[in-house]
Amino acid sequence: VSLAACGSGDGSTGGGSKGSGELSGTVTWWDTSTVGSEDKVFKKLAEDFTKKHPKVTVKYVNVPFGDAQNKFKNAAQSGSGAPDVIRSEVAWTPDFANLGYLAPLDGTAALKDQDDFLKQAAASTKYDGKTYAVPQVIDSMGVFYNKKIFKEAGVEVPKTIDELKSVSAKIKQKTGKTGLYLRGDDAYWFLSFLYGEGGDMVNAETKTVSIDNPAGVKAFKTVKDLVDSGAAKTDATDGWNNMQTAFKDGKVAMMINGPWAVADTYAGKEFADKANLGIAPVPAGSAGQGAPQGGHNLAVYAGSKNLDASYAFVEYMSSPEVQTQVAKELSLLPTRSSVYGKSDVAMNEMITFFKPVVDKAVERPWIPEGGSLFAPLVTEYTKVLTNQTTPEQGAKTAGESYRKLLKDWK
Ligand SMILES: C[C@H]1O[C@H](O[C@H]2[C@H](O)[C@@H](O)[C@@H](O[C@H]3[C@H](O)[C@@H](O)[C@@H](O[C@H]4[C@H](O)[C@@H](O)[C@@H](O)O[C@@H]4CO)O[C@@H]3CO)O[C@@H]2CO)[C@H](O)[C@H](O)[C@@H]1N[C@H]1C[C@@H](CO)[C@H](O)[C@@H](O)[C@@H]1O
Repeated sequence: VSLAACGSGDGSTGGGSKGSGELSGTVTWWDTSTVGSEDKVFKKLAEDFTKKHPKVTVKYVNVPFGDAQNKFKNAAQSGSGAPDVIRSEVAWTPDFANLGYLAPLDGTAALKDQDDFLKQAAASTKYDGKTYAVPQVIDSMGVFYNKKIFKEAGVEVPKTIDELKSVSAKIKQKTGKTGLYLRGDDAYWFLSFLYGEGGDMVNAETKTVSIDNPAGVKAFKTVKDLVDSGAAKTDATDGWNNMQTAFKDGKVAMMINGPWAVADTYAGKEFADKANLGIAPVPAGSAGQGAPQGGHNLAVYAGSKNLDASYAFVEYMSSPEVQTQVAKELSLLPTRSSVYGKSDVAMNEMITFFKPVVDKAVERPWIPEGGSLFAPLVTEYTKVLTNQTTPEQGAKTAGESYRKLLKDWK
């Protein structure tokens, strides 16, 4: 019986293993992690896969987060240039799965100890009764603050929007610095204020658009007031760099951000002493408190010529050992419950802070259109923050865009 006849039966041809158990060929992985702080750790881990499977070559390719989703869709659609494995953001996964671009993983070597995955992390990997990815990291948002500035101003961490304003006023008065950097070019930074007013973008249960209801209008008013009152500063463009620079240089006392910002933030002069970085829940609004759930999965391209090695790669990259290493080196949150018990992880202050935050993070609807809700929202969010439209009009326009996108939703 020739080896080919023992093929893994998944129709993989060329380059892949021939079911002889010994994996071989190339696995190209598109990683979207941040260059300069996260990428080197993921690249090293990916290449270490070859230690376990000497005949497999991992081709690590870093693709910027903002480009990867459409780049993958274009490559998958044209049938050329798509990677074997993609780091698929939680909202991209149902989109890719719906388009048929991902290999279902049920019954393959990609899925090991599925019960060990946090339920809320696994949720975004499920679509139409099948599993299309493996959860890699889960995240949410909190208030990062500069303890030195807080001490100098004699203030405590704000728990509510009102306290955020009074604390920022005191920081300004005592130190001349602005309290909060509020990212203005990414609507993800609007969500905790939306949840704080008891609002949300949509209600997927009742198929209702809710961004333009009174809670949505109130949330737009809240963020506008933070900027108009001087409690927060913002930019209409280049928000990530402006936010990180302002906070790392000690120009602002607080920013709202997530675990993916920790490694880069520690590189800032203000946080050479890591103990100077404080972390706290996002402030509560008038009707509640909450931060969004985000994160990334690892998915296998349906057209991969090397499915067996890709399944094994995905399982390895989401294994307890690799997740422990990533948590230790980058303070990113594991998606496996068992990893939180490891001493390296349990001692990490950022992880012990974010785990309960992630446990109660507001889950978003894992529908194909979920990710597409951000582009129309950010247009209005930025315009409200820069006085180019009113909270009422911004909410209304966002709602209209959503109803065009979500046919037959109320
Ligand atoms: C607009 C986008 O809206 C949504 O994205 C939401 C997202 O759904 C939210 O969850 C949230 O993501 C968190 C994320 O969970 C959190 O982990 C972190 O990620 C870190 C990594 O941790 C870090 O390692 C590194 O990678 O860097 C990552 C990023 O920092 O922070 C993210 C928030 O930044 O917020 C996103 C919105 O930003 C859509 O999904 C699209 O992405 C859409 N962009 C498309 C737009 C197309 C043209 O219109 C263009 O042609 C297309 O190519 C673009 O894709």
